[in-house]
Amino acid sequence: MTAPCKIVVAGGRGQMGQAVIRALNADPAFIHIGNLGRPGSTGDDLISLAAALDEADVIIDFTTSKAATELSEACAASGRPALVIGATGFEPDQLGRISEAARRIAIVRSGNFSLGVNMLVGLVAQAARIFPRETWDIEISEAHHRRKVDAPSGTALMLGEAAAQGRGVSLAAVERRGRDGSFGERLLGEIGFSVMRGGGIVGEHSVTFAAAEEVVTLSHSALDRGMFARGALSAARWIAGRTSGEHDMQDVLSLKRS
Ligand SMILES: NC(=O)C1=CN([C@@H]2O[C@H](COP(=O)(O)OP(=O)(O)OC[C@H]3O[C@@H](n4cnc5c(N)ncnc54)[C@H](OP(=O)(O)O)[C@@H]3O)[C@@H](O)[C@H]2O)C=CC1
Ligand SMILES: O=C(O)C1=N[C@H](C(=O)O)C[C@H](O)C1
Repeated sequence: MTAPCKIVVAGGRGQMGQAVIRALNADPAFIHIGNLGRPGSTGDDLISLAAALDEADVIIDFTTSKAATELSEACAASGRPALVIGATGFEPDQLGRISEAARRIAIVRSGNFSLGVNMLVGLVAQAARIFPRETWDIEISEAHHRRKVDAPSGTALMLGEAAAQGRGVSLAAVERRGRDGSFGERLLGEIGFSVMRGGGIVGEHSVTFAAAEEVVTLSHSALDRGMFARGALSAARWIAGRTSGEHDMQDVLSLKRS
């Protein structure tokens, strides 16, 4: 029998951190050895950063883009452990710092750990490849709970990347985030994002392909954070023991097309 995987949860007191702790306590393949909190926070659940770097097999992060980026650099500086990043809202320079860290440690980062969304990514790329850009517009919408701080969501951006990839363009070149006032006609080929926040919505995403005479919508609804948590644990099991490299859930789930 293999030894249980030792997990530290960064952001363990948050909504997702709590879901991860419930999921790993229910699975004998894992042991929860403590949480990392904000600098200065105290409590019996917390472990020091030095102890986490030394003792964990994998740190699972559901904090913020800033904290996750800094954690990746701390792990890289110590040469261990592997890191699973679920936080979202990264700026391009933060993503560059995480890629740099992944030269020294193994990282899985995904804006969404659900099987459904990661399967949807492939369908969106396929649809974007098939529907001609000249006649089909692509719009992505997302809705989340009132406490979410970043927009568009990490998932919406994953879906946007998939649509752009299907069309053979860079998302940065065609994205349109938010519309307000007299913004003019829709540009040919743009990929639009719209965002709603309210109540306790766990996560709703849809990608609409709209032509003059027909509309196709691909959508996903998250009903419970438990499935994100179990997805993060499967990423932890997959990455444990690997020494370097940057990966996503498509790698973990073997969904990448060659
Ligand atoms: N990839 C995925 O599948 C999913 C990703 N997410 C993402 O996960 C992140 C967290 O979401 P959620 O759990 O709802 O948010 P919460 O606000 O509930 O939790 C965030 C936690 O991070 C802690 N935190 C903040 N700053 C630091 C820091 N510098 N060091 C250590 N801990 C810190 C907070 O501490 P304190 O308690 O002191 O405030 C809090 O416990 C978001 O970016 C969200 O988008 C969410 C769901 C699924
Ligand atoms: O903040 C959340 O709650 C969620 N965040 C992720 C995102 O930004 O896409 C995943 C999920 O939609 C829930």
